[in-house]
Amino acid sequence: MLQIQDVVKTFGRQTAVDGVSLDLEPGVVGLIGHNGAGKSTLLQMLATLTVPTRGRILLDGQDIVAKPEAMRRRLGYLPQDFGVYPHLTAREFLQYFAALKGVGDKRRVRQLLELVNLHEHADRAAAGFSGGMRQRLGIAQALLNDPDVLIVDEPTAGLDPEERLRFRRLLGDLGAKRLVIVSTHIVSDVENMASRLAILRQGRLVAFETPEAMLARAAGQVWTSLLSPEAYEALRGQVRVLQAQPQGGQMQVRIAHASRPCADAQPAQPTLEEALMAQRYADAQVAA
Ligand SMILES: Nc1ncnc2c1ncn2[C@@H]1O[C@H](COP(=O)(O)OP(=O)(O)OP(=O)(O)O)[C@@H](O)[C@H]1O
Repeated sequence: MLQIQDVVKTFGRQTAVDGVSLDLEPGVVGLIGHNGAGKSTLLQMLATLTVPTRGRILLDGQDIVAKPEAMRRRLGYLPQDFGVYPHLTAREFLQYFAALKGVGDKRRVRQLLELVNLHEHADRAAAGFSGGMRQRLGIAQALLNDPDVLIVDEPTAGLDPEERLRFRRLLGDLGAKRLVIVSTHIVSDVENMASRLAILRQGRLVAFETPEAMLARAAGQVWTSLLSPEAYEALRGQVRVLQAQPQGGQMQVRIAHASRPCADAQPAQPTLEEALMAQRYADAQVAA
């Protein structure tokens, strides 16, 4: 469906995206990376808001750099800095964007308000909305044209845990029949909904795989142990400590290491977040 072929984006001497290639099919793709990894720049190129310095982006075989309208009419985009108009109600806001986007079907606004669970607040001004409500209004706006490609940039920033959960569920549902690309630096945001994870580091794609494959690769690299404070101090400089919790005068730790880090360490089932950290640690060891 969407092919990204050796895409590079530079700003002066800064390379924001460095030769990324990805072949994306419908479903939810999690684009994961630290701040500055190049996520927003890549998404903006997919959304035809900026052009690659090099490389090609094809949607069903059509070059969207040469023909941005091929993407634009099939795209829904929720940018990182999405803002609502505070004086408009949720309904007015969607009606306004429906008019701008040429969406004539009057029922669409009502359907979307229901889909994102804002129908009971439809006639309230957005100024009083919580962060989660604003984001759901943003998704409704992005869905007005029933897009095949939905791009959402860091959608859960600033949301409370319950709103986060609700928002994730909504995105997961939306991925059932379209390509949804969600960028985040929080792995748990996409853990249970993404069928593929694309990991960006300093503009480069370092992995593109299923969460299961990522977990399988980390098997045997995460360990747990209960250490005395002295043993903990001695060990912490030599291994990657993922978690340390004081417990009755001792330290309960989780550690990433390619082999058993100390005599009584037990292998642990890694979380996805830990799998990523273990991988980063292993890569750094190889590079050193
Ligand atoms: N318009 C620009 N001009 C110059 N440098 C830029 C521009 N846009 C992005 N960059 C740089 O490109 C790199 C990637 O930025 P980008 O915003 O794509 O990362 P990100 O992974 O989305 O991070 P964040 O989550 O903080 O937005 C950063 O070093 C950033 O400073």
